[in-house]
Amino acid sequence: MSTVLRIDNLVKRFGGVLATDKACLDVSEGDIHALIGPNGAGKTTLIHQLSGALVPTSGHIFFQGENVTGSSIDKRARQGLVRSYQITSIFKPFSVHQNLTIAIQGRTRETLGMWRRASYVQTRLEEAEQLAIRVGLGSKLGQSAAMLSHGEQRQLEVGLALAMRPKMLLLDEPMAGMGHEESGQLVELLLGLKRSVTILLVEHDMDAVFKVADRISTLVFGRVIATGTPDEIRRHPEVRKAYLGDEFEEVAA
Ligand SMILES: Nc1ncnc2c1ncn2[C@@H]1O[C@H](COP(=O)(O)OP(=O)(O)OP(=O)(O)O)[C@@H](O)[C@H]1O
Repeated sequence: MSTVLRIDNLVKRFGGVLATDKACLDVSEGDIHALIGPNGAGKTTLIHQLSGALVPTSGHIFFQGENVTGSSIDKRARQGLVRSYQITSIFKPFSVHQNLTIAIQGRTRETLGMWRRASYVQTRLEEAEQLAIRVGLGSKLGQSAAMLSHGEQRQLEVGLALAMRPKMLLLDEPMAGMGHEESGQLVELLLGLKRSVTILLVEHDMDAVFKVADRISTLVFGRVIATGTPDEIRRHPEVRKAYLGDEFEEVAA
């Protein structure tokens, strides 16, 4: 499988704090690649650098072979590297359908005003409906986003990101604050996206990670200490020592 994203010796310093320490990582096309590690390991800092929100101190990021290290968030998103933002990107008073339609407009940079042909508007509305179905919100089309549960709002955020038709999605702790049932729904959603979009997933919910991930990388003190299949990571002595703990193998197997 071809490499969609390559992180090459990435370094990010915040004053005296080395948040990313010569991190190297390859993400293969179509994979759900999880990034795990203890609190403060530098996972979010890495995602920020990949989305373009933070400029690395040194090193390179290649997306589909192109050096995007200095590219803006907008440019990366147009190239297909999209981060799903949490809650803030949702227009709470608007319905699920309206939110998704607006996100599609954001991609096309066109308005749905009166001068548009009805068939064009209809196409956008139908695309929004299909997106809602894809993220498990087909029955909530007319519901205002404010009335959705926490888990459903997260599903909508994934839908908003998918409206950009990304090649690769960056998800930062999508299961945070979710109960068992809600995270189960998001797991199903992610499994449904598998192969159609490459996903880099930062997540602390190890049940979810080990259910969805094709590959897992472990970050400790800003460094990628191991990358492998879920089985390889589950048994990796350094990963168990730094993060998973010895009891994990029995729980997750
Ligand atoms: N803007 C900043 N200024 C200074 N230090 C920062 C900044 N952002 C992050 N850090 C530091 O960088 C390190 C990595 O933080 P980061 O939030 O990326 O870790 P994380 O793995 O995402 O943690 P968590 O799992 O708790 O979310 C930490 O020591 C943190 O305090």
